Amino acid sequence: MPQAKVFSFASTDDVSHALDKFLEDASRESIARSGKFTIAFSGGSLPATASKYLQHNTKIDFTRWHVFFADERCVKHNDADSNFKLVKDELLDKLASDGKIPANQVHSISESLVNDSEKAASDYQQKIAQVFAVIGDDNSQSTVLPEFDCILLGIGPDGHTCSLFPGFPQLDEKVKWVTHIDNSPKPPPSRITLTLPVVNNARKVAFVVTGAGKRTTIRDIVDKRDLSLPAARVAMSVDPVYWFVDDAAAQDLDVVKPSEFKL
Ligand SMILES: O=C1O[C@H](COP(=O)(O)O)[C@@H](O)[C@H](O)[C@H]1O
Repeated sequence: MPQAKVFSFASTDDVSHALDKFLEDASRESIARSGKFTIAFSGGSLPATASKYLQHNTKIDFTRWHVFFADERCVKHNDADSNFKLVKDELLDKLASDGKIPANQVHSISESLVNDSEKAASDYQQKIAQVFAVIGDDNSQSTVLPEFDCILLGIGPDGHTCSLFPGFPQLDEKVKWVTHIDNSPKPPPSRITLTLPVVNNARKVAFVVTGAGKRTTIRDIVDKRDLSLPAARVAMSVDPVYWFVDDAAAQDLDVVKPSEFKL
């Protein structure tokens, strides 16, 4: 299993720069290969960090992007807790009008189902299936485990990632691509989340974490590989798992310094 690759930068601003370059390369590569770029965003602090330079990047063909959410809170789209709202406010609405991501390529939770997280999760799985459907020679349609081009993840101080929390059964889900939780230890309680089989099947996964508050957690994930921490269970078979962190968060870790930043 490839090791984690930790890129550490002096400031959050430098993290945003590096992430912009990472996404530009990943997007170009995927569009050349398949005509589209499928990306899942997490919520929390990540969208603002990711968007800072990305929103101005004119080398990226955003019209080919399909945006999903690594996890989502079961709330309406305009709720302050909505990860969709966060990504919309931080990125989607800020893109130049001639380079916007078409609305039908932004795959958000169905608002009509936010009071039933289980239904919302299976509905979201269907939405993913429609984009990743494989069309056979005989025009038949089948779906295999989706392979996102890129999934951007955050972590909580408890080591959670997506809405996969330590000690919760969602962590062991092997069949569903999207599952639900109604007793999240972090509010709001009802959420839907990608499962580990989907996260670990992505072409690229990048964690984006800044601040000294998560330093010990990162060390326990990256160095100690403490598998009780959900983020430590993210592991790719070919690529390393990338970490874009600031120096405050990376203290004590074996990191790739900015001068050696190469993907
Ligand atoms: O609840 C959530 O928390 C995590 C971490 O958020 P952060 O604000 O500490 O960066 C986030 O990755 C996840 O998407 C979100 O729903």
